[in-house]
Amino acid sequence: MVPPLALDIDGTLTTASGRIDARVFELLPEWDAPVVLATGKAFPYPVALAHFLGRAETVIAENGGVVHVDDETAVLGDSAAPRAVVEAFRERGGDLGWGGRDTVNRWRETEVALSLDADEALLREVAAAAGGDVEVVDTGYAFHVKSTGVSKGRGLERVAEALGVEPDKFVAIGDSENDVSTFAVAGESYAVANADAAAREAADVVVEEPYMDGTAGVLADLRKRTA
Ligand SMILES: O=C(O)COP(=O)(O)O
Ligand SMILES: [Mg+2]
Repeated sequence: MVPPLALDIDGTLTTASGRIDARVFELLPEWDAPVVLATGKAFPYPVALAHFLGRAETVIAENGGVVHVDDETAVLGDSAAPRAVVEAFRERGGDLGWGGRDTVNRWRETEVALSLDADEALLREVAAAAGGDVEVVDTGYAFHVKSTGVSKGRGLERVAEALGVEPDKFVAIGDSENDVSTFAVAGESYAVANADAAAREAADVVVEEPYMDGTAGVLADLRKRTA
């Protein structure tokens, strides 16, 4: 039997230019164990991906702020504190950096995401002033202002319990600091070659290939191992 998977999306299932790699649609529909999509993106994104993969909508969105498994959605964490930080950031002249088309936050329930073009120093200053309940996470795709109480890893514990699977049975693959908590919960963890320093440090293995090349290689090895 292949192991259950906890997969990051951006940087892990994508190409260098940010598209979903076509191999995702070959490899994941047939994976004969649970596949959890664990992302910093808002809830509709992984739901749509799971839907179009023909898989159960087992997803961790907003870095653990929203967890959906077995037809139940849990909205976790405190959205008020992240929103207050972003409000203060705006009052000091900060801009989220998405221009007029803020679909990034349109459906976001527990945190706020800012473009990498946003003023990071100001954002971190305002977040630090708000105290310890809020943190800024840099995924390499966006800055996320989130509650410290939620993480992809806690989300994975919740999903594992709902599925009746031990968390350490999962194999996790990811590329950035928002995957570190997943790596700590999963029994085996891989960072793709494009991963940031935090993910590389936390992973059991850093693979040589980047993006979906790296992920496809891990999946092939897992299949071979269990063949
Ligand atoms: O939304 C982001 O910033 C990154 O998303 P990811 O967690 O799927 O890599
Ligand atoms: Mg990622």
